[in-house]
Amino acid sequence: MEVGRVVTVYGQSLLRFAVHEDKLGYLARPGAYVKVEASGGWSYAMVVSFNLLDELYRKSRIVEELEGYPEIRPSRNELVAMLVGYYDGKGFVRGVPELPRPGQKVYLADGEELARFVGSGDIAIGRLSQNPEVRYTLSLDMLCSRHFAVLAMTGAGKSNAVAVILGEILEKFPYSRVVVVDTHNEYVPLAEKFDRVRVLSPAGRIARLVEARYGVKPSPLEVPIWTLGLEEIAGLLRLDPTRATKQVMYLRGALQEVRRARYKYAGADDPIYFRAEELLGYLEGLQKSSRQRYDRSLDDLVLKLEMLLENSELRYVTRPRNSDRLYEGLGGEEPRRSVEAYMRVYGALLEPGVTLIALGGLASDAQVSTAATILKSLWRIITASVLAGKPQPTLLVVEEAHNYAPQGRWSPAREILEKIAKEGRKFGIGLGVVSQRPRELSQTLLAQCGTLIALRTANPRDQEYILGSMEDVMREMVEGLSGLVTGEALISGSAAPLPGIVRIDSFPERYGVNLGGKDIDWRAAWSTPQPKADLAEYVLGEPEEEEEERKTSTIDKFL
Ligand SMILES: Nc1ncnc2c1ncn2[C@@H]1O[C@H](COP(=O)(O)OP(=O)(O)OP(=O)(O)O)[C@@H](O)[C@H]1O
Repeated sequence: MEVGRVVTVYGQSLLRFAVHEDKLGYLARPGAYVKVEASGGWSYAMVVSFNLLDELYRKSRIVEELEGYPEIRPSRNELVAMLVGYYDGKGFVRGVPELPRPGQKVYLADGEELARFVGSGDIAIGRLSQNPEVRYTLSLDMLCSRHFAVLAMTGAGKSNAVAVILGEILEKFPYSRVVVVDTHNEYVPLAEKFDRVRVLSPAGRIARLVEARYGVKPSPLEVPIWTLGLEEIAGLLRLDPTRATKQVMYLRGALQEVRRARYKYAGADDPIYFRAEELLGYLEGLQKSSRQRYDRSLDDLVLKLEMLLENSELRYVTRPRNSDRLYEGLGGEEPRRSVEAYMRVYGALLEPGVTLIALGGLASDAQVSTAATILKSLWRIITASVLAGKPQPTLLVVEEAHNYAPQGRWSPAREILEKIAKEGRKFGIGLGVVSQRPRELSQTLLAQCGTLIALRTANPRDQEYILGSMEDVMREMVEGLSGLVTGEALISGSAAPLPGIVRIDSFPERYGVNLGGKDIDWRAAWSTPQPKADLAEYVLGEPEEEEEERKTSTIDKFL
């Protein structure tokens, strides 16, 4: 169907075209596709913005410009479309071999041809907003190997979009391997629907919260202190190792010592076994030695470490019973013994399926250090397996990624996330980052994400950051992000067959399971009496003996 005429071609791939008044309805929102004849085929463009001129213009001299197109009424409706690709009769290719010329006729692309272009990928994520009969799909290879970012303001549908991607992966790829850092336990309900979803949480209060809310019993997560590097332990102690403070130096020395007690060539970061008390013991010894007496930095460090050891919530780090038993059971010489235990503890996370590291309810320092340790360990294991000729392609998804890889601020997880983003492709490590604050997220990380799934984003600074750090995204597209409805996304980049405005499927409708993290229904909650809950067991940790009894399933299940 003919809808208008090209008026201007500008920028690298934008065309402005005037639209017949009666055809405007077909193109009324961004995301519609139009086409222009090109030699031997068609060039396709996606509508990205509008300029509908009113009566005042009708009366002005601009009308004269229109005289060349008698079929168009003087109330001029101009649309801007971005050229996205070319169809030569055989296949669709990105890019435009030949620019359209002003005066050329513009046609509406129909659903059938669009379905051919956007429907043959692996991951069916939703439908074109403008052509709801057309399924929109993404390429799994490109999604994982070039990484992706899901960005939007809160409540716009990020978790839903990620859950739909995970659901598709689980349904279609029986040996898929995905590890999700689930900051708010939002994805736990996936375990109700799919057998191959495992939920891991620190035992005790955090695991009980997951179980109480979702009825899913998590397996105990352990991140033994000896597998943490200097930065992760510093993160737990709230020290910033980028500043060479005395405390960081003491900590580094202590880590080296306790590791070298078992393996004399160990560095401060090597995964060589020690117990948390040994670290404290070494520092207390230093405190007592005559030279370091009355050193406030050291006293303060010892106090921080004592508090860390007393924190019952962090027993999964400081007293990891199952992994300690594993280590003890192994026997043999160091460093092999430690490395073997290390590979088993973290290798267990690489079982096929989706592994959710549910960290909701933990303090954010603990979340970040835990995620950093897990990501570094997975990096070590996966890169080693590639070098040994046995790749284990794995997708890592990080929710609230700005907490882990913030822009302009140190975090123990930032360096590893940037490393994965930059080098993961070679080793078969894909990264998906999810954030509601693009402007607070490491720009290095964002710049490495080849595919953008951007839902409603109203903040102009967030839009600027998205624009500045993503290839393949134009200002006109990003400015339109504030007008998207919940669940609607601009999808662009390497995994996208064409840039598109897509209505993402609703996960609850598709799978019959609600996700976590839903808004509280204030009206309902304040309109009826609420049942009283016994919250005592979710407020405090518990004495160690009780925890011992409570333990049913163990990490052994994963080893
Ligand atoms: N594609 C969709 N279709 C229908 N409803 C949706 C869609 N996506 C999200 N919603 C609804 O919008 C609400 C918010 O979605 P979601 O939790 O995914 O947003 P979010 O961006 O992850 O929010 P937050 O930043 O708070 O985690 C939910 O109630 C969800 O059911």
